[in-house]
Amino acid sequence: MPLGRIALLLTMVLALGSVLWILFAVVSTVGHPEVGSAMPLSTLRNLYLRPLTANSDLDTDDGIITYHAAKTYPPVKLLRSTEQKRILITGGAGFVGSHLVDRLMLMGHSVTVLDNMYTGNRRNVEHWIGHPNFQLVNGDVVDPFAIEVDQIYHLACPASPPHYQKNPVKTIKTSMYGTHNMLGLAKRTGARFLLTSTSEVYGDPEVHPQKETYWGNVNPIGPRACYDEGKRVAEALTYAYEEYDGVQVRVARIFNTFGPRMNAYDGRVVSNFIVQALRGQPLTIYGDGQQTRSFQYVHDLVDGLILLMNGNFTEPVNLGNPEEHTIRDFADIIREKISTDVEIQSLPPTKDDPKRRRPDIHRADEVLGWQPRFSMHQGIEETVDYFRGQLQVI
Ligand SMILES: O=c1ccn([C@@H]2O[C@H](COP(=O)(O)OP(=O)(O)O[C@H]3OC[C@@H](O)[C@H](O)[C@H]3O)[C@@H](O)[C@H]2O)c(=O)[nH]1
Repeated sequence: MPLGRIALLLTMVLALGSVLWILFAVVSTVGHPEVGSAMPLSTLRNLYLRPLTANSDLDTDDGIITYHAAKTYPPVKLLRSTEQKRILITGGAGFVGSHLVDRLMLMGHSVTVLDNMYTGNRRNVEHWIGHPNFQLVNGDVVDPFAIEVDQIYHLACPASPPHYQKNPVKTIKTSMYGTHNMLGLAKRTGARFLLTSTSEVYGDPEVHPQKETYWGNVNPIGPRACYDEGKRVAEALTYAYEEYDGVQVRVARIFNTFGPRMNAYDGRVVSNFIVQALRGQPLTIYGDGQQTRSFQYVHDLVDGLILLMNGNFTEPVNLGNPEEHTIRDFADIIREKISTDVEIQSLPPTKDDPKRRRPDIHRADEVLGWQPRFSMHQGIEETVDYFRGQLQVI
């Protein structure tokens, strides 16, 4: 056989091997040793899959729960004072924020969460409350906030479409004034600032998959504008502070993310379908279900955020899993995972719903050495475990 053919055959076998690896490999560690974020997945699972009764007596018949004050905290790394960073996480009591809190706490840093609990929940960080390295502040990013910090992860903003559309003016103010306040804080303290932007800055994209160089297709007066345009302003503010005030900035554009601690009622498709299927209710599909999304598991996102914060790259970076599915297929995947044959309920489409979305992640790979490790399937299994354990209280 000619050499060219052999080389082609070998390339095909290798490509097939890597596709199969992505589909079937089971991930058991997360993080990256070079930034100190590597740890066993089981360490994190212990934090969110703990039975409700870990620090409490739960009387299910009477619906009464008793919490005990004395608690043992998860062990954290002991860092020298010169290594320990003072880190502010806005929105740290939310879904993504609380996983970032877990990781940075376990890494040994000193973490302050600023959250107004609009969509966040104290329960998400309950296991750290009282720990000497942890502080929870119930406050709103639109108000001035003074603290001495080395790094700011700015996540605060409702992220699910029904939540951010509920009070669009509040959403815009959160992105504009909140980001402005946090950049001001970064300027005064010399802290490095990371903005969590979104794939929604690409709107209903005409370019597929979406690269960071694409400017997007956003309806500036549609129902999603409060979030999309709010985040676009937040990005513009961030780069203005970099250019004119020398603030060190990082921008992550986050694509659809799921995992334990999603709010069961925030209306996003992953939590909706899982909770509906677990309860034996029909899965609600908006429109014909042919719209696509690419879902990343939350631990991969946290890995990417920490790498981005601690790296040198300042332009926006997409963080997402390129595994793309139609929403109709996704409904079948959930039914299969939960072994249920609940029906599909077709509901009217939502206005300006993006028809296709998939991240181009070459930049993240090149500048951070980051790629998602979790298959969507492994992530879904863990998220189903989580919601199963929560059914009693949600
Ligand atoms: O019950 C449902 C919920 C949602 N959907 C559909 O599923 C798709 C995904 O919807 P989601 O609400 O989960 O998420 P969206 O992609 O619309 O928005 C998300 O995008 C990226 C993030 O940055 C944002 O925070 C998040 O809002 C949409 O097409 C939506 O119409 C259903 O078909 N049924």
